[in-house]
Amino acid sequence: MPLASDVDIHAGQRPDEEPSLAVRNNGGVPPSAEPAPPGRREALLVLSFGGPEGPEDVLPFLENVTRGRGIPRERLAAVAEHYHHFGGVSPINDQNKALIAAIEADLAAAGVDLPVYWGNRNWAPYVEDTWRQMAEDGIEHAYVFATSAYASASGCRQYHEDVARARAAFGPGAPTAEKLPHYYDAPGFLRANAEALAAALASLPEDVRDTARLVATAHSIPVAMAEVAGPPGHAYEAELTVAAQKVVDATVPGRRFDLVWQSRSGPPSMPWLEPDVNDHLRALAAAGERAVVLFPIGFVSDHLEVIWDLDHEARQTAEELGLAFARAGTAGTHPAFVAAVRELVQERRAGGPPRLGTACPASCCHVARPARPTA
Ligand SMILES: CC1=C(CCC(=O)O)c2cc3nc(cc4[nH]c(cc5[nH]c(cc1n2)c(C)c5CCC(=O)O)c(CCC(=O)O)c4C)C(CCC(=O)O)=C3C
Ligand SMILES: [Fe+2]
Repeated sequence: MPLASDVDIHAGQRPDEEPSLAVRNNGGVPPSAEPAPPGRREALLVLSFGGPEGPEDVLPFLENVTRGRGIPRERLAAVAEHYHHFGGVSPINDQNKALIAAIEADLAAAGVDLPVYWGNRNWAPYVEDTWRQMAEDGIEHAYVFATSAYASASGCRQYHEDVARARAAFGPGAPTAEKLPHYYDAPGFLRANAEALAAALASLPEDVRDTARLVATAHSIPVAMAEVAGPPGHAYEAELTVAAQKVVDATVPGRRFDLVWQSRSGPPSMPWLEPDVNDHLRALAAAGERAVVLFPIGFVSDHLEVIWDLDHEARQTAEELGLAFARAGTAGTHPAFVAAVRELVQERRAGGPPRLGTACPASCCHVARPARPTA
């Protein structure tokens, strides 16, 4: 089966050329502003990153993720160790299964007849296989819920490319699809995060609860990737700022927060978004702060980058600095978040102008890739 990065829908393009809008949007089918045609057989596809299921999966998984991306070998070896620390098993697959079970229960309770499928970019079940399964089951159209709420090449554009690749792999007659819009501002997503932040604050010793510094985190990305995120550029940072602000407003109105970055990769020579969360903790301690609450607003589940980079590394940094530390949970399977997924589908089914993430201009989230080595 073709691996994620074996097929490049932009192959043969000059770097200054934009892919066509049709290819950018949902694998060649521009999203419609009309209501869903009655009688069309539809499904919901949960499209995610994927993760290894055992020690022998770790290296092939990392190769799928990083092929052609210029990630230094030392970084790959370090990340492999993070996975091996958990027996080579990423928590992300079980988290996606739990999310799907919760979505199925919510749809059933709401009387919405919509089968739910699961596919990944970097590990089984690969999205290409899911497409074949959907076609065999007679599905004509899929709403694609990506497990990323934000703009960026990694969190939005690559999911469009996954859809395009899967449709192309199946060939003529493949189910059509539309990716659901960015959902960083969906009330159910915000409420799940606000409740998690409140619980984390409540877990701190009483004497530091009111003064603890609130620190929102998200995956760092290359500065060049951030510059072209969303049609105006810098939409990743902008959407994260909106989401973090709304979560704080709903929990402890008026309290200040900082947005910082975690899980930096890439060669040291390439600029990525800063400051790193660990450096930020050092700066806070140096300024006399006594407690921090981290809330990973950039992620939708407590996957490896959350439990390693925050619960292990950042917690250790805080301990060394004498900072009281709490980490808020992610949206996970919070009922409000699960209901938000259904509402995103219902909004698209009703028709109306597609929002960002469903329809993206060609210039959106473009990322220059290093040239493929030629044999
Ligand atoms: C913005 C963003 C999100 C959030 C949006 C979204 O969810 O999509 C995200 C999520 C995730 N990232 C994940 C894992 C990895 N990301 C890597 C590498 C990279 N991430 C990047 C960005 C992001 N990543 C980037 C710019 C790179 C450099 C390579 C490239 O330009 O593409 C690498 C390679 C090693 C390394 O370099 O760290 C791994 C293993 C997992 C699974 C965790 C698990 O297994 O539980 C998840 C959910
Ligand atoms: Fe990543």
